[in-house]
Amino acid sequence: MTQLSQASKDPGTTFVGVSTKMYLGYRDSLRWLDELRQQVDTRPALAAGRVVPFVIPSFPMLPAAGDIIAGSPLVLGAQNCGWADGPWTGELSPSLLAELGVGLVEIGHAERRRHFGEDDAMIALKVRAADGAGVTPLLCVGEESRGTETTPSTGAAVADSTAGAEGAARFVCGQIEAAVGGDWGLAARLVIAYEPVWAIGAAEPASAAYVSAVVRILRELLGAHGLQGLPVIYGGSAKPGLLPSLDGVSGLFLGRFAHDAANFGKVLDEALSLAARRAPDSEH
Ligand SMILES: O=C(CO)COP(=O)(O)O
Repeated sequence: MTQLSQASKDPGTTFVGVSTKMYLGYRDSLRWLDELRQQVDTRPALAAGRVVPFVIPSFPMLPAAGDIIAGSPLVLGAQNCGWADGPWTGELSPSLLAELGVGLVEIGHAERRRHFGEDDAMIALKVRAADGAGVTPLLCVGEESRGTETTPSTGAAVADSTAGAEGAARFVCGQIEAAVGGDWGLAARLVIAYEPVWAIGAAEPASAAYVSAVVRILRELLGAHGLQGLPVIYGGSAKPGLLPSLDGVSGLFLGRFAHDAANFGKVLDEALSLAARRAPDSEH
């Protein structure tokens, strides 16, 4: 079992991760990975395992990244995978990723759904293949556009920062159900990245009230399957300052704003102080 799947069994775990998508070249990735490792090494409290940091570089970086982060709490991730070994030119099998020490793999990121035609059927095959290879699926879900509820009398947009949260939560729950083909036992082994599509690549993340409301309703829906404690992290223009304002969310999935490794360190500090507040007795 990977470090990540052990940690993700504990509903109190906070995840702080970052994907570089395709922003960084090889040399810049190496430099940045060194900086990220320093951010982790200077925070020995991470050894307690209540905050799990992970890093998801481009595929060609994986072997070098594995060397750079070896012996640190950082978990290595991959941005995508295929669903089988064999005649699949250009794909990467989860079993190969597992050999490289990959502990989790993004599946169904909004950019893959939008630009590469990934549909629910493909995503379901990938989820099952990754799980079968012992690599935790980091299932990416999120609504395309923010729902605008209107008042019945005037038709005016409701000035409520949580408007549309229920529709988003129901949509996301449907994406999760499709990704596991209705197998909620499989769903129990996932980490969910809730990334509203409209908040990815933006100047600011979705509001804390909105994210907290979506995740709260999602947990209620998942509770019907005994999965209210499933790790659900938020992504979409996430940055320092956001995590402490969220309620019931299991961590952050950072993008551009962690290209400055110091920002990753700041979010780790926020996660560590939240964890310390939750479990003050065991913080030694
Ligand atoms: O998609 C994301 C992480 O996978 C979020 O990226 P940004 O933080 O750059 O919007």
